[in-house]
Amino acid sequence: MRFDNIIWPNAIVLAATPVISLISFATVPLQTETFWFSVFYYFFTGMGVTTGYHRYWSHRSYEASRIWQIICLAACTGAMQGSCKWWVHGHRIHHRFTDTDKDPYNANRGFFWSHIGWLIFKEENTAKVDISDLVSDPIIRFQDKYYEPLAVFMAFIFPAIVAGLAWDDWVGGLLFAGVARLVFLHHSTFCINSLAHYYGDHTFDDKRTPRDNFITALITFGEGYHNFHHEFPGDYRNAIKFYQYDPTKWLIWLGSLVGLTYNLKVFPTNEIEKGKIYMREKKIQAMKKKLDYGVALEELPSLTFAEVKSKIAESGRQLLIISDIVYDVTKFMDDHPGGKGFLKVSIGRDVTVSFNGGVYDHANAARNLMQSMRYARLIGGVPTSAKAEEM
Ligand code: HEM
Repeated sequence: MRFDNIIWPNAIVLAATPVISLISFATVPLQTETFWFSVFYYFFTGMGVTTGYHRYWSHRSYEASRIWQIICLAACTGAMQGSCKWWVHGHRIHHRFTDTDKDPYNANRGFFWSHIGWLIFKEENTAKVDISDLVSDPIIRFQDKYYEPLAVFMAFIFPAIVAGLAWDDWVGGLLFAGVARLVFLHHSTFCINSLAHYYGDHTFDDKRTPRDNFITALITFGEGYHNFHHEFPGDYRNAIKFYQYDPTKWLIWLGSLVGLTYNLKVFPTNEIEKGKIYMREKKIQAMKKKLDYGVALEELPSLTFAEVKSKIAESGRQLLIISDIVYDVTKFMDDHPGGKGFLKVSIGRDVTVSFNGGVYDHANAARNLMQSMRYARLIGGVPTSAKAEEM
């Protein structure tokens, strides 16, 4: 282990906060008010990140009033995940270079790296993305400039003040709503970079690692429908159906009802459905590969009608013709559900009409089955006398 490539401030916060939390749970009584406030503050700061840092500033998936932006920024600061400028820069790089060496949280480097390793170990990343929209915003510049003291205040001091003033639990506010809440929140957010790239379905595309998973969505305020998100990052939703668990989407939508958010962007349903169909088709192709569909039409040898006749005479093969394809039914004679007789009289003849309704209009099962009996392609046609219509 090399110590010179460790980002010590991150390492210390990420190691110390769980230890302090464990000691707190073991030694400090958790008051009911403090517990519920911690849960509230967990959601407030967590959803600040998902609605603010992520869906608003990183992807501009909706527009928001200044008051909404300020509340989100305050919440994000309490999540202690770096300044908005830093977070969005990394996130835009992640989307542009997903799964490559330039992706800061590259999931292909393993679960640990994408979850927390990238925060602890220094690594040079020369990838560039445009964040001029953030740099030109005074509130973003302010938060970036004074990030450290603001983060300490919003993450620890503010919850202590609330719990202290409201129900006289200064220590509980600091330790539970501050420190312990932060530990849960950190790992919940980190799961978006790790878990959401490992477990779940490739609903819309399997080119890259992001996946859709309900459990991950539960842990991450709805960000677990991550395959959708990477395909359609400009959509304010991560889960398309209104009832699918995505509280971030619900919050943004609620904000739009009172004018705090507006111009909520959604990707055209037609295009989303195309993604789903693309993946279903891929799955079907994979299933088809496991089945015997016989020799592909273009790989079949060509035979004239006379050659078909001599093959039958010389080799004893039981060949018949349907729609200019020669089928070898030798092994099928005894198993034909329509009886051996019908096949016997069909040998050496074009039975296209009989097969398609002249005698019996075969179901799909027969049409599938006959693919594995393909023998040759007929060239030059069939003499009228060799065509059977009704038997
Ligand atoms: C490669 C050629 C053929 C294959 C693979 C095949 C396969 C089948 C299969 C799987 C069925 C069951 C029902 C269905 O799938 O529709 C069936 C039924 C039948 N087949 Fe064929 N068949 C072939 C050619 C023929 C020909 C050339 C005739 C007549 C000249 C014929 C006459 C019938 C009849 C009458 C039935 C209906 C049996 C009944 O349910 O009463 N088949 N065939």
